[in-house]
Amino acid sequence: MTHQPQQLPADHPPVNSGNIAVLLVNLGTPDAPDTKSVKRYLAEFLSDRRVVEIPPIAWQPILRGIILNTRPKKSAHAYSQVWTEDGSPLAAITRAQAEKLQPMLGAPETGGVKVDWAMRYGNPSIQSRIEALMADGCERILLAPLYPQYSGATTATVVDKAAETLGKMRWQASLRTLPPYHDDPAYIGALASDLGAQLDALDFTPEVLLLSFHGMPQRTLELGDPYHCHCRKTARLLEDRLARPDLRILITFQSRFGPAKWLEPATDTTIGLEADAGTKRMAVATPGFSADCLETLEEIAIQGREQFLDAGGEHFATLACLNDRPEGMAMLETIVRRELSGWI
Ligand SMILES: C=CC1=C(C)c2cc3[nH]c(cc4nc(cc5[nH]c(cc1n2)c(C)c5CCC(=O)O)C(CCC(=O)O)=C4C)c(C)c3C=C
Ligand SMILES: [Fe+2]
Ligand SMILES: [Fe+2]
Repeated sequence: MTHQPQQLPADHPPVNSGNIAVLLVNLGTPDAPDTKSVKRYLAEFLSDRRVVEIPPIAWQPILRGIILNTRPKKSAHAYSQVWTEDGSPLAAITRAQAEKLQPMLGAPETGGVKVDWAMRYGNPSIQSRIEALMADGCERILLAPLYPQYSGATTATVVDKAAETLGKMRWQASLRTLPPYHDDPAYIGALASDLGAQLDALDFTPEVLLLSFHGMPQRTLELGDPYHCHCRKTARLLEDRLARPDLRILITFQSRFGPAKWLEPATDTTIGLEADAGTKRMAVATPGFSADCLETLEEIAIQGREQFLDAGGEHFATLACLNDRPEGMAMLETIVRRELSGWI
């Protein structure tokens, strides 16, 4: 799919809506970094049939009998290492993105679009925010799953949840959904300039840059999920735009879960192989995550670093996600305005 730049000009007046809302949605996170909260969150997340595609009759006993009795304690420890005074980084950054996007789209009181945020699992839930927006008079909602690369386990399940909420209503709001933006020039451009600036600010020159995307079971690719292809296309376009011929750029997949075969090459395996082959200076970017979270701040920045340095590496840097920094916000404004232009 090609994208024509169609965004409204930067000096466009606040969109005259009154009744339009944008709901930013990301994956979700526990309410607190303790075993009980993580257990509640993982029970909801891992019971989603879009996420674990094993029939419930076979999966639920494994989930309830084994996983929810072991993983929450380990994961709670990992969360406690990245928790901030504003709570989970993923929720805090998604909230900041919504708060910064609001004035960019105009104040709702003066006819601008209302911006809100939700989490697919945990709080604030999609249902609670859709209900609140509608109670506030919003009749049209642009649902924006903040996943650049589409997958059934992320983008589709956000849309399912919103549809489930509307499914209980007699008088529904109208819904649009933000398409995946893995190859959008606004996204690739924002990443290239932001990552380029982060690379230039390092106190060492990396030999290799890993573009580490969240993994998925290999079977989802075979069943037709475009996620793997979207990640590869992002990586190819980003490599072109970064234009750093002296930097070796590799695509990898992180966060393997369970015994099934996942997309390869795995990030941790690649870190080990690179160190064994004598690479001393490595940087890792995570372009598939719109916000820093457990998977970037703990798995890469803590575990990945330790693995690389223990195996003989000398310099390791984790580059930040776009988060709520100016490049990321300008990108979000562009892709959201383009969708809103169908309504205004
Ligand atoms: C960015 C896209 C993501 C895809 C694709 C994805 C697939 C996927 N994830 C799991 C299992 C877990 N993921 C966990 C955390 C997590 N996953 C994503 C994003 C994607 N997941 C994010 C942003 C986060 C971080 C959440 C946070 O609170 O910071 C976890 C929980 C943590 C843990 O216990 O390790 C699990 C479990 C599967 C099975 C899957 C694909 C089918
Ligand atoms: Fe995940
Ligand atoms: Fe992880």
